[in-house]
Amino acid sequence: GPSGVGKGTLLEHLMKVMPQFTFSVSHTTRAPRPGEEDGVHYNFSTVEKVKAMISNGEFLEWAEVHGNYYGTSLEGLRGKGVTVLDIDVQGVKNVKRAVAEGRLAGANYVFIRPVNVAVLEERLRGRGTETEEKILLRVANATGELEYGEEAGNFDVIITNNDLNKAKMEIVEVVKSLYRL
Ligand SMILES: Nc1ncnc2c1ncn2[C@@H]1O[C@H](COP(=O)(O)OP(=O)(O)OP(=O)(O)O)[C@@H](O)[C@H]1O
Repeated sequence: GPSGVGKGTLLEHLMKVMPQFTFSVSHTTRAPRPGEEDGVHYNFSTVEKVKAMISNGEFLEWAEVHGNYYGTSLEGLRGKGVTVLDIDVQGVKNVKRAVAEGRLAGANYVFIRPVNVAVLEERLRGRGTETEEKILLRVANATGELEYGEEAGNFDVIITNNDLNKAKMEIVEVVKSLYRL
């Protein structure tokens, strides 16, 4: 889902409830936000290093989003069983390509949507981690992402993150049903 919709919040909850799954720690070139730990929330890296990893084919998927690079390294997934990726629409398209090309066995796709774009903007402001310019860029990108996410057939499941507790319960139920747990 788009930036600010609550992916990080919902996935933190999911990982607590489903300890048998592994959270895939992405590489990123963006600066850590307060409270974010290297190797836990992200592998914080430099543009130079990430570009080198891209040329070496080390990523399952990577994307340049809002001026920063994000990527899932193949090495980070190896031998981990079911891994959970916190990725945006570009990332999803790239994972789908990897599955189509046989570089990944398969994946389930869950889209998190807000009630509307105004709510996203409110949450990004409330989070207090983004400059005004970055908030506006994220909100501008959200419209296209919502169109793709809500189009029939693009995702296995769509969850609306309005009431947070309801959305938390929903994501757990969805995952349980997708993996027959
Ligand atoms: N249902 C909700 N109701 C109100 N606030 C929420 C809800 N879900 C998340 N938030 C808040 O909205 C903000 C954005 O959530 P979060 O950081 O999880 O989004 P994200 O999708 O991971 O964003 P990004 O892709 O930029 O990392 C946070 O401050 C979070 O506490």
